[in-house]
Amino acid sequence: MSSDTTTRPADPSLPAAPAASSGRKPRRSRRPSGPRYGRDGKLIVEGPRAKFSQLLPYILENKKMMAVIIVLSVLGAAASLAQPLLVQQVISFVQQHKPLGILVIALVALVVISGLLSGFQHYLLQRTGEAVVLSSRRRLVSRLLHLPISEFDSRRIGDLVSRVGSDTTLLRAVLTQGLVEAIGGSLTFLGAIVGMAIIDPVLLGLTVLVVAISVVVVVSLSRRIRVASQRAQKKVGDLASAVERAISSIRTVRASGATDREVRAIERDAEEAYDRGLDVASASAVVVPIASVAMQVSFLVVLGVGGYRVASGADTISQLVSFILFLFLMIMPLGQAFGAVTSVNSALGALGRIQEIIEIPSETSGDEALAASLTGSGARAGSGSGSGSSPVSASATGSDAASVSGLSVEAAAISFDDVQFTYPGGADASDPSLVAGSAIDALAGVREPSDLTVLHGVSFSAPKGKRTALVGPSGAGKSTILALIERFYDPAAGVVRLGGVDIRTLDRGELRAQIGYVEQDAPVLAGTIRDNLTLGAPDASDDDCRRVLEAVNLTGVLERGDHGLDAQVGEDGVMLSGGEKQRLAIARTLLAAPPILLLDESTSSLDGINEQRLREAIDAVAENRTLIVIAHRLSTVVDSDQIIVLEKGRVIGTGTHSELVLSTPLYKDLAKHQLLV
Ligand SMILES: Nc1ncnc2c1ncn2[C@@H]1O[C@H](COP(=O)(O)OP(=O)(O)OP(=O)(O)O)[C@@H](O)[C@H]1O
Repeated sequence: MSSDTTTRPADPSLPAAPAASSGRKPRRSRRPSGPRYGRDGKLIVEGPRAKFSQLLPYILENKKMMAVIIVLSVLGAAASLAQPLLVQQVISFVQQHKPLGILVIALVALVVISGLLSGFQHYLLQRTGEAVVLSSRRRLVSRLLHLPISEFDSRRIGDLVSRVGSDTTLLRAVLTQGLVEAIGGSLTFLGAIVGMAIIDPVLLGLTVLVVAISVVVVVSLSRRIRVASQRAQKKVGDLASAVERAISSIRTVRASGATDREVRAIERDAEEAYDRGLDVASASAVVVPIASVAMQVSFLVVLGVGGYRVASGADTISQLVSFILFLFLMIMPLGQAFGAVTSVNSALGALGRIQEIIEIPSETSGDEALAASLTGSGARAGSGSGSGSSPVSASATGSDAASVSGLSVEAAAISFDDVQFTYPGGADASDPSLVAGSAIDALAGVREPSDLTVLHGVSFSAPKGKRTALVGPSGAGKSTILALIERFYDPAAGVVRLGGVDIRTLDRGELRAQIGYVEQDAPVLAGTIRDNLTLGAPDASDDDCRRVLEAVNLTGVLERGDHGLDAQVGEDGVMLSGGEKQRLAIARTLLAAPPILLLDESTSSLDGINEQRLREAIDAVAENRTLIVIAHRLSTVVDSDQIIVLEKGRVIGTGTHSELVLSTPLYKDLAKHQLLV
């Protein structure tokens, strides 16, 4: 574990970047995995470090190609090693006045063959390097998009993007400048040593001594390079995060007159990345010259001592020339090896950052064990965990969903039974078993509620085919309820059921296929209108797309230009109004036609016409569906079959609009503020 001494920012509690670019409001990040500071207030930089063995799976994926490359290296090494021997023969022939014809042709052929082999090998190496980059990107992206949602709450998007873009690229260097050159190089190195030993062991002993000293120095310096390059990569990640933060909120940044400040902040990150890059440069600047100094010193030693030995008759001139050529062949791979140390170390730093993500268990890991344990303990039958109450029994305040408007409990599509929930990181962060959201948590059982608990024993049931509205002040836990239904997180205690079955015993894919979910603020993806509509229904026809657009009164967007369904909506749907975005998202869910629809109504204010259109869109989707809608404007939900009022994570009232106006003062206040009573 390495540590850095970057000075603490003025307010370290401020997140460096938004929690996620999903468009949701920024959250307080209570997770412990943010920047950590030592007692002296310095930032501790902890770089994940990969082991060399972790590289092997990537390399073994290309073993055939690698075998070809290694054969080429061996041939290349042999061709190189043959050169000094031939030169020695040429000199002897010259001294003995013999004809040189064939020898010269052989020498030229050898040089040409070495060149061809090396060119071909270089191409195959680059190709295999690209294959390694591709495979690491595939693994990383696939894991990234399957991470538990809680990971995205605490990680910076820019940093994740930089792992996919730049860290993976560094892996190429392992092959192109590292491993294979090392294999070919060591063969040449060993062959040269054998050649030199045959010619003059004494001279070889001296040369090896000089070279060995430089090798020891390089090995001891290589750790510095690795640490420096990890820090450099981390800084590039920080830079990407800062850019992502500024660009994703560019309008707010502009409107707040903060553009120049953001530019300066990003420049500071860029400068830090530059500084860390210089650290790598200075660490390698020490290593690389050692190779050339070793070469120079060895040459001087060989020339001096070798010259003396020729003069004394111990060696011939041709032997000395041949020895010097072998020395050249021995030193060259050594230089490459020193360069390879730098690139392999950078690659291991990058691989560490890649593996860190790949090794996080996916959202579904542990699902089967959890489902088996829950099914074994009879969870399907509806035994509430923690409360012991019936699955759709009375809520915390005594309201009974069964009694509301005569709705049937059996028909409940979704029910919450005494559900308690704390966001990951909200519990005692030092105790991983207390972090909610994983299968292990649920297996671990019930936890005591804390100040940070977001839902406190929430019970309600949303009857099949009916419209249920969730209302309550900001932060009451409404969106959290939808997140639990989608199983973005699991409750700390209590049970969420779909059709009477604990959703933790269902396959997440199957569960989500039953549910359409319209997020609060960023329901539109960059791309065309068709891309947006067909996200959950890739096979939908153009006619289907037009039909759902009509249902939400959005055909107008098709008439704005000549592109129809291929019209671009812009990043985050910037080319659409708030109301249009929300309706486009509703149209998308309509196309997938799920039996249950969760709608987190936008908090942004809509004008009268848009509000009317939204109501009509909700009416259109509500037909024959179970609808749970979070309403910020009561007017959109007054005619719901039931309304659940939440306050500070508790259900404080359940009923119809007219019932709640009489029974629940908070609801009455909300209705009064919105001029509904
Ligand atoms: N990902 C998260 N990590 C940590 N805390 C969170 C997260 N999401 C929500 N919270 C917290 O949980 C509480 C409930 O949030 P939630 O979004 O469910 O409220 P809400 O009733 O939907 O609010 P609003 O009406 O403003 O959308 C809030 O205190 C919020 O800060």
